[in-house]
Amino acid sequence: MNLRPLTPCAFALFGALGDLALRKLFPALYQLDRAGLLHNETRILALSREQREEVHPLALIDEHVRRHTPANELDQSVLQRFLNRIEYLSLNFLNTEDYKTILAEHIEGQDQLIAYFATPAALYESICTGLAQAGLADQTRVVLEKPIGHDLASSRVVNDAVARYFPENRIYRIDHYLGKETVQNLIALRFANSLFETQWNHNHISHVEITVAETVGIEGRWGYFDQAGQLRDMLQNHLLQLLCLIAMDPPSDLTADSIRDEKVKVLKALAPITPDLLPRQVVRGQYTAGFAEGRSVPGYLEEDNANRHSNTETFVALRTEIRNWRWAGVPFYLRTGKRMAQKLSQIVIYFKEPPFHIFAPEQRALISNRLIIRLQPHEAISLQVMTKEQGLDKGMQLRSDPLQLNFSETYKAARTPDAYERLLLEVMQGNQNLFVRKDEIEHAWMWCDQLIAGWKQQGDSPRPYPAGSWGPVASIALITRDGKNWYGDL
Ligand SMILES: NC(=O)C1=CN([C@@H]2O[C@H](COP(=O)(O)OP(=O)(O)OC[C@H]3O[C@@H](n4cnc5c(N)ncnc54)[C@H](OP(=O)(O)O)[C@@H]3O)[C@@H](O)[C@H]2O)C=CC1
Ligand SMILES: O=C1O[C@H](COP(=O)(O)O)[C@@H](O)[C@H](O)[C@H]1O
Repeated sequence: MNLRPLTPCAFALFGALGDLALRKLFPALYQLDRAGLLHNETRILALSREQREEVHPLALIDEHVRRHTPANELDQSVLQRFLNRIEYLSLNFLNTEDYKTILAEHIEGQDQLIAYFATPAALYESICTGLAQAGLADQTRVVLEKPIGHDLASSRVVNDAVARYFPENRIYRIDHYLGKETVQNLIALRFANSLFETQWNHNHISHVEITVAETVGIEGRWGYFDQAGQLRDMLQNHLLQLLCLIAMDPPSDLTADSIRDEKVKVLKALAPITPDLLPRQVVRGQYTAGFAEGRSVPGYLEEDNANRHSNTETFVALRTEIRNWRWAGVPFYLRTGKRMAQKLSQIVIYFKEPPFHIFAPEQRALISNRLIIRLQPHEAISLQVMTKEQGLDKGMQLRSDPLQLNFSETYKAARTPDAYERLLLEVMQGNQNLFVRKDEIEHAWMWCDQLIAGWKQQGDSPRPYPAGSWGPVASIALITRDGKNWYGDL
């Protein structure tokens, strides 16, 4: 593994007893410890509002690490070593004057502080102020969770507040999709294989499809989700990041800014979807009661604490284009939804048909190569190629066969690290490649804001779709109108 030597740090986790910290961050830190990637002197400061009487915070962290770690990866001695690193501190993040007394003394002697904000973004400014007042800002890298704001204006408020204390090269904005192994693989696939790169443009590619389908609903997060909706929760960040990695030009090197510069160019070139284009190019949906993973589930409006009249979308599908030399005229179809038929994150690149047909007319509909990149689950890359049916009776009868690379088969012995493990490691190493720069966030919001404004202007209501389906029928029409189908839905 290509890892820099470990350096010790103090890792301050703000919001340490929240859902994200307990379910994802502590288990990820445990895995880094198990892999020998935490320096002996690295300390973890678990910060939360109050001392809970019922369960000691360390017992809670212990319980969650055990619950979210596969049994064969639980090593009692590592777990004990990991827990020994953790110190729980009770702090109200809004009381900025308390940081000096409560936090500063626990960081003494450490050159490097990593401050992870696993809290609502409304608290980021207070936390930054508190760190600065305690004299800790100069030695700190800050990690910001999504969402950063709910539109361009509010994201600027958050980003500007953080920027008052920290330079951009010490701000790590999380998009956990960038930490997924298969998402990082997009860079290798595209730029380490000249085979693909020479074909990667409008001359050879007919269209691109990006699907991120979830089977989960809103998992008790009504308060957050109903204010956000699927466009803000998933498309503004994860899907647009995938689109950027697929569509960007080759960066001149692998440094964070070279990669981010190329991603920003894609975001800037996204064709605006103005209100007049909304009816043809965008479909919003909201799930009704149905089935998910073999059990019956309530509709969005019947979820706990639901407002029965909510217009928030749990599904969005859209067609867009990238206005540049490489992608002129190539449609990109994006869709994402909750409570869909299957958990599936997948990118499909459709190559054009050969320029001249020598095969029988009835065979021609078959002829087009597809590159299918399955991000999760069952990570795989498959290139559909045309072959001849075997047999004397077959003549020149064509069929489509996969050249398949199945990652779980290929790397049988290796475990796939969770995205947060990779991202935490990168922060500790001071590498910003897998984090989102301020201007990326802003261009993504700018593009999404006009969609949201258009919906508002037109009083658009989401279309119902039953839980366990592939979304509203209109999302199928969105792509069939162009003579295409969503891959694998039929
Ligand atoms: N949960 C998830 O799966 C995901 C979360 N995120 C983002 O991560 C962040 C955290 O989310 P999540 O863990 O779900 O949220 P939670 O509400 O579960 O956790 C937030 C934590 O912050 C604490 N907190 C809030 N206000 C204060 C304060 N003034 N002083 C001290 N502690 C405070 C809360 O304490 P208390 O319980 O006492 O209020 C709680 O422990 C959010 O920005 C979210 O958008 C992003 C992607 C996925
Ligand atoms: O950021 C988020 O992502 C999850 C989906 O993540 P995945 O790694 O399970 O694909 C989504 O459920 C959640 O609503 C959203 O906030």
